[in-house]
Amino acid sequence: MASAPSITYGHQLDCAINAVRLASKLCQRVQLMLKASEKTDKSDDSPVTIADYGAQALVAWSLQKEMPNLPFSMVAEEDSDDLRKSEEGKGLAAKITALVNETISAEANAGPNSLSQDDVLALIDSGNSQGGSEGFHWVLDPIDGTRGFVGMRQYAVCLGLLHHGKVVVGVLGCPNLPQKRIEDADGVAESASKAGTDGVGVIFAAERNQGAFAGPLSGNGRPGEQLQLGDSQDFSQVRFMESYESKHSDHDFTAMLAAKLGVTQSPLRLDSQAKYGALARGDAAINLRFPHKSYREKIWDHVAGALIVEEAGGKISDASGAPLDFGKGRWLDLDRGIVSATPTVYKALLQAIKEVEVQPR
Ligand SMILES: Nc1ncnc2c1ncn2[C@@H]1O[C@H](COP(=O)(O)O)[C@@H](OP(=O)(O)O)[C@H]1O
Ligand SMILES: [Mg+2]
Repeated sequence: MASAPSITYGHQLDCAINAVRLASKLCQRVQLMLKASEKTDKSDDSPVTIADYGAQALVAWSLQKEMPNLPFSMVAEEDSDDLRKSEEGKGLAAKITALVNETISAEANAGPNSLSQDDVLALIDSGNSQGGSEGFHWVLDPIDGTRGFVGMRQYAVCLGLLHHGKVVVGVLGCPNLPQKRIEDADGVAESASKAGTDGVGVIFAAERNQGAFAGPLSGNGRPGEQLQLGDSQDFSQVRFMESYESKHSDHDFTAMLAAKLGVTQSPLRLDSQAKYGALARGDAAINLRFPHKSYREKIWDHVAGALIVEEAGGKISDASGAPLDFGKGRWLDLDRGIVSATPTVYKALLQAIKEVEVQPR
């Protein structure tokens, strides 16, 4: 008896790559303006807000344009409520609309002013799906690492596709990440300052059972370098990654865990899911995320990166080893934190977590 053909998601992968590239262009435009501006007021979050909403609108526009006949469901971080309420919000909405139209006309061969303000607000709100374990749902974080965006560090446009609760496509656009493997924290900081130049800007893309790939963000089509993780067991050579922001992950706890494992190198601290891409291409062997107790993780912060790690041969789970269940809606239920690593290191990591957790924190 012939076996049923396995489903592939190649078309959705191509559409996701195009959408992420387009939204990344918008983010880069805003970051270049931010860099060039005289204003040094770091407390002014409006540039990142504009880029965040604009990127969400563009991803929704691009996906629906390329797949007009498929039902569209998207779980995304932003909604337009704040852009409709106040005069300030409406002013931002006008700026977002202008930016979206400029990006479309510069990058996607469409006429200027092709979208009205109402169109853009509706596109933003098309990300209001609750997701779930049935059918197809796109999952988007338009700018993951908003603090990194403002601080001219790392950020990522993160788009995944769920089918019956499983991630089947994952794409990360990382405009400030060096295309060469990261040697040290200084190197990665320097690359962020050279965004938009040769050698900076990476796209990661994966389709379930078809591998994970990386390539220049500025290119066209699918990225070409297949990622296959090595599996060193020599912990003196192993480096771990974690959030740049200590509010997002407990740096004291991860330091304790690293010491337990015999890791001697200092951690690489990066914003956003760029960490998952960096893990998949071998820049570090471990990515640790232990949020403080009351925090509930959102699926858009992990969906795309999780598939890229797995398709490169890595492991990802919560701190007890349970798989991440992305089919339960907009949030993740977790035991303590999220760990990802190369396979052998991952086993040792879960064991070390068991051992350190019995001691008082
Ligand atoms: N107190 C907290 N603990 C853990 N994660 C948090 C947090 N506050 C915000 N976050 C999440 O951490 C993400 C950034 O992760 P990282 O530290 O790896 O860069 C944020 O994504 P956004 O920047 O999209 O809001 C946000 O969803
Ligand atoms: Mg995020």
